[in-house]
Amino acid sequence: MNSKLSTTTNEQSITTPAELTQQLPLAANLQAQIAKQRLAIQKIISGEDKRLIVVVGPCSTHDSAASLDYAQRLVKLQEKVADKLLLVMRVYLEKPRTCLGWKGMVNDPDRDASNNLNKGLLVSRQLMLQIAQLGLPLATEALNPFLAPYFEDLVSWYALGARTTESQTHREMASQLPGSLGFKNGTDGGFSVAINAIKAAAQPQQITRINSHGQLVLSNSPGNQSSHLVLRGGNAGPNYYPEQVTAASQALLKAGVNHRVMIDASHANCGKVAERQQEVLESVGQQLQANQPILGVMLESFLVAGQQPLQAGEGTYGQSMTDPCLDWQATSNSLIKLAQTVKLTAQVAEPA
Ligand SMILES: O=C[C@H](O)[C@H](O)COP(=O)(O)O
Ligand SMILES: C=C(OP(=O)(O)O)C(=O)O
Repeated sequence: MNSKLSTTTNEQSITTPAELTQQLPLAANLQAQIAKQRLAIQKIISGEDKRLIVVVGPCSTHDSAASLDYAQRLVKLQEKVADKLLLVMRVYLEKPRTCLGWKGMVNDPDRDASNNLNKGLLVSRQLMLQIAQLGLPLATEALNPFLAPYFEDLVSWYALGARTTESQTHREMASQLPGSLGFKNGTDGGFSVAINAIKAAAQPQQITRINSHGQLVLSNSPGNQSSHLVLRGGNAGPNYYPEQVTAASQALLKAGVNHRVMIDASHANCGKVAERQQEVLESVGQQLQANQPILGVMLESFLVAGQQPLQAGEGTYGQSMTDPCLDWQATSNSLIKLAQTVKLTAQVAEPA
């Protein structure tokens, strides 16, 4: 073993958020659209709007053409279910890894470990702009606080992931993100970390962050109060069953935060068997009929079912290179069915 500590070498300069947004600006009409979409999501989270939020799309984004193809289908589906569901497309540019692995399109757009971050930032922002132009609201996982400023004018809903919900750095970042926040339970299944995160992110605080010119600054965050828990299952198995939803909701209520939850049909709730997401949605539909406190669902879905190995080449068009996904037809069928279970006039029962 080399006993010497290594030193950092080979530094590269990265385009700043200001430079990238100057190159790929957000038009005024899209700014207005995104402001409206953020408000619509906030109203569902607060219960003012009785529709369901559906965060849906590929586990990770790797191919802009296939993502746009998917987005176009989502736009048509949104028209069919507009009175019951608000579809928000997963545009996940970064992947958190359990240990190590491909870290997503923004970090390694060519998927060959060349880690061309400047190219990743460019193609990622280009793709987000194109999807926004189709009229869809965007969801992403806020993972690397240094990268959030490159996309924060575009995102309407953020996930804080199972591997980072407990992190103070991420809670600080969340307190100044402009979209609504979904905090996942931890990978061990425990949701107290997410409850603490919801409370922490809601508070204005002094944080260190990178500004639009790439400088490290100390700033005051406003606090973000539009947030909720996402139940994604854990090491011991799923946590979407009615008694588990009730228990989580009671704990949230006791903590004085939003007691309604989003159910992630994927991850440990489907045991990474993508087709089982349909069973989770069936259960959500039944729970909605029984007035369970559910505000939304998350689904990992792409054009083609399953997953393929990560590769630098094109691979199978429209198939995930990370977690397995539900195919388009099954996604569309399940969401149309789910829409029929949403009760727009339901008084959501508060847990006893
Ligand atoms: O959603 C994707 C994965 O579940 C997450 O990035 C963890 O992946 P890994 O366990 O393969 O590293
Ligand atoms: C990584 C993800 O989820 P989780 O944090 O629940 O593992 C994801 O949704 O891509």
